[in-house]
Amino acid sequence: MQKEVFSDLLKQAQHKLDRKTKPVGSLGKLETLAAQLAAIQGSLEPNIDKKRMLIFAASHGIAAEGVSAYPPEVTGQMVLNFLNGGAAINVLSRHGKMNLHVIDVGVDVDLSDSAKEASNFFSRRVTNGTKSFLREPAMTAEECEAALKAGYEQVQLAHEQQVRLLGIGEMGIGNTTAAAALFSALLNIHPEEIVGPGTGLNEAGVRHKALVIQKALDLHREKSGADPVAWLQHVGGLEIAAMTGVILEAYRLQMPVVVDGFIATSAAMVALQIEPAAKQICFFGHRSNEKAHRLVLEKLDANPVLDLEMRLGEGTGAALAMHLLDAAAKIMCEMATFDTAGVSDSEQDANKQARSASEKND
Ligand SMILES: O=C(O)c1ccc[n+]([C@@H]2O[C@H](COP(=O)([O-])O)[C@@H](O)[C@H]2O)c1
Ligand SMILES: Cc1cc2nc[nH]c2cc1C
Repeated sequence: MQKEVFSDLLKQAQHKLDRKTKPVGSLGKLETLAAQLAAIQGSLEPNIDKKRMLIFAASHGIAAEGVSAYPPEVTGQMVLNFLNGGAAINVLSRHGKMNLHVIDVGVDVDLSDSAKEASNFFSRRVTNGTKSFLREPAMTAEECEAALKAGYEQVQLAHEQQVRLLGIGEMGIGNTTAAAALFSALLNIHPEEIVGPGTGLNEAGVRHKALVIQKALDLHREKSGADPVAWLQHVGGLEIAAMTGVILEAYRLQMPVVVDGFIATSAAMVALQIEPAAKQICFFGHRSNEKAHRLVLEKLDANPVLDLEMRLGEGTGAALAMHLLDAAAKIMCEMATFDTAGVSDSEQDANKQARSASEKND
């Protein structure tokens, strides 16, 4: 949406909020969230009744370089856990009354036929995981494009099905290394400042991870330059590309998206470097405990909804933030105004008194 149109909608929404029975601004961030939802939907009665969480899963060649505390097989095992309903995101999605789509964009394992038959599973495997970007590009340009398309497709489907709010999360052992490489390359920050323990590396492991990223950036710098899509292809991940696709397509279709933690934020950063105005439709669900998430959120000028010291991924932070978005939408739609409730608006009264006093003096 044009910048001026969006900021005009924000103003109209804030005006409506200012007429509600509360001191101006007293609902704090909840008001900011409500106004953003209203502006995205172009309605002063935002509706996010139907919500969906999208979990993109993929394997990472870089996981073979000793950059994660867990073995690569966990990626496929967790996909099965998602399909059996036992993971944290299953619990939080049920609790938040949203449905959950699990999209395999590149998991390096043969999933059973019964798993693939689950109605919320989407087999969109581009390739069996990325290559190790310490040695070669993570993806070909075609693979990267196909993964972006898997993201577009989910947004189109959600749009057709009248889903009003999307969350994006991921599963992929090794993907904090891919995300950190992207942040380092595209925000121009030294890998040592960006790397963290991920699933739980010790100090030596974190130092090794930074070194791996430094070497990889040196290898891919010449080909990638300052091009976000080229970096995505060279050091990113299939699920990161798919989440980038979600944000770009959701911007085109004006659908709000709640971004999860460190890895989902790297996808948001790539999308925003491609299309800065896509920030209009992004909510940053939480600040993850992965060390540099604070720094990158600041660099993106993104104000996260929550900080619960979580660092799980899978969309868990986004799912929890959706409760507050629900609350924000309800404030916008259901709360009485000073006029309808017959409550005196002290600021207005004070202004009126000031005006009549100055008129008397004239
Ligand atoms: O979302 C986060 O902030 C986050 C922070 C650390 C780890 N994770 C999850 O852990 C996995 C990646 O960690 P790692 O150590 O294997 O790179 C991946 O499946 C993510 O969902 C997620
Ligand atoms: C068990 C486990 C669950 C996860 N969920 C998201 N990333 C994960 C990483 C591990 C290791």
